[in-house]
Amino acid sequence: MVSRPIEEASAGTAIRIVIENPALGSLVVATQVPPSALNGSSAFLLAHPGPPAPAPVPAASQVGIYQVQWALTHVRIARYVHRTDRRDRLRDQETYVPIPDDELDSTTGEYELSERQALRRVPGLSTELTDVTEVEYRQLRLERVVLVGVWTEGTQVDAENSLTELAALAETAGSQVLEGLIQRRNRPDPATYIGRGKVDDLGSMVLAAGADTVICDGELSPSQLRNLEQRTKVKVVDRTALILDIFAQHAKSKEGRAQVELAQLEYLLPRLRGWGETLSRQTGGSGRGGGAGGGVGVRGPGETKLETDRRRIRHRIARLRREIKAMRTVRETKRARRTRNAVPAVAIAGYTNAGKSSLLNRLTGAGVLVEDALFATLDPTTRRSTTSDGRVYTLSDTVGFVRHLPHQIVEAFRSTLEEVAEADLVVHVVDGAHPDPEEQVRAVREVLSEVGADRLPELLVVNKIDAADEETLLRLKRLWPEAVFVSAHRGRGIDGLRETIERRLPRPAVEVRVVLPYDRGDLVARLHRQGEVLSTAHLPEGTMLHVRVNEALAAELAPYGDTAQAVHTTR
Ligand SMILES: Nc1nc2c(ncn2[C@@H]2O[C@H](COP(=O)(O)OP(=O)(O)OP(=O)(O)O)[C@@H](O)[C@H]2O)c(=O)[nH]1
Ligand SMILES: [Mg+2]
Repeated sequence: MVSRPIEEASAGTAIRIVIENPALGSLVVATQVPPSALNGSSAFLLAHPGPPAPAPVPAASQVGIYQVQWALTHVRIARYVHRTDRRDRLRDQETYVPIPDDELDSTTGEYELSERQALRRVPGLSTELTDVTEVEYRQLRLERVVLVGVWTEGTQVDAENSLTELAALAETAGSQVLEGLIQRRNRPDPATYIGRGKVDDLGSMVLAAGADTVICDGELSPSQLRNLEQRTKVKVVDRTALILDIFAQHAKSKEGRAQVELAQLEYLLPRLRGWGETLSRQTGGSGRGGGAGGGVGVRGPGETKLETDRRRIRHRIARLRREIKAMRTVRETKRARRTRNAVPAVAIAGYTNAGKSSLLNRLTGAGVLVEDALFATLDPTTRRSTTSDGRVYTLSDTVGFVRHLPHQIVEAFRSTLEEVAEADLVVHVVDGAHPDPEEQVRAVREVLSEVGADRLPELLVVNKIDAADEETLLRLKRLWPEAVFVSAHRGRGIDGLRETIERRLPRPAVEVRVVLPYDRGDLVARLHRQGEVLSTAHLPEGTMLHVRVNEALAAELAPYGDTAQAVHTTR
């Protein structure tokens, strides 16, 4: 087979089309030139080897005749390849299916039939997906990436911080960042995110850097992603997909994994694009215009398959929701027990990488994973701690927040995040060494309010004071006079923090004076654990205690004292 411009082809010339989509791999279609493709069309025919299909691609048999027609007349992805070396490489490929010209019946009357017969299944390129998730997650194997941001508001420093964070996210996901590009615009271009004219610059940058992926600093529409992929010829992902990918890599517990999968599927569903979708929709368009495509052709097997995939994903989403709900019940039971025992709960929340886990380790010796990576912690860890006077309370580490946390994540992790909302005190950790701690605080409070945790008492803790510069610290002290300044690394300020937490813990509601006989040592111990002991004295008949306790405990103590005198106070 020879590659030549389509103008030189006559109807029935055997051709092989390789349609490439960087996201999906390449698709090889063997066919013959339909007459419609020759009517003044300036499209070029391509024969482009492409990479050895990285992901399963649709089988040629799934591509209907009209779709091939469309490919011939509209192929912009096509490039005429005339370099012999390329052709040779093509020939060496296993997937190469040469179709000798004489094998085809070129009688025009038989055209459609023979064309249909000429659609061959290409060995080794089957796409019968065994599990839709395999392909569709497209486990982002990001390696060499170029970052792109559109700067719409704020200062240049803000824009740069944002891209720096994107770089940190990309590195956490395991990729190597080669270049970053920011474009100043009033708003992202609806078709290509960055300005249309800039796409070519981006393309050259990608080529020059040898990148295989472009990551955009925002959430892009499916068509923006597709347009960029087609023009840059590399995989294009957005910030949301990147964060989802990190979550997927880091989730350990069953619940965490289920939540991440749910978030990924929610993200994926509207973006599901198969060849079926792209091609059949496009055919539909040309069908209306020229009457070429009929209903049957438009609804090719590709589209049906896409529908099947969608249905399967919807089912899976429903199942995950049920599972997550069940797991949540278990956690709720535990929490209910804590509430019954009136154990105050402290939630450590904050921006990702602020040092929440380090702080939990410092405060309780918990031994939680600390990593200089974003979203190191996804599964909440709860540890017991005691106040200096022996009262028990819990401290929980939580998933970190980030600016524009994808809403799919917030939704999926709602049950985990809501646990924060159930806390009695939120210890909000801020990274004092970050270029913009105020912005971090703002972003965290935004997520907290989304899960209804913004009304809780909050204790701001500025961490990493060992690494922060004096000027920033002074500014933050002025801004947040109530905040506690610490270094989880060096242990500086930790005792002060512990005291402040104790002071801010809810105080049991009822104040009572009781005299407990000496054989009720157990009750005395419990009062120390669960109540707040204000004073004790040893009388001949027993231990006299002046304590604050919760209602339940106060009821138990009724026989030992005059609870009629109990003073109810609010927290
Ligand atoms: N210089 C300095 N670095 C710190 C301090 N506390 C934590 N770090 C570092 O900050 C990074 C993040 O710490 P983590 O405790 O994992 O932070 P995290 O908030 O739990 O992060 P995620 O779980 O990823 O959201 C690690 O590299 C820590 O070593 C500190 O007081 N000073
Ligand atoms: Mg952590």
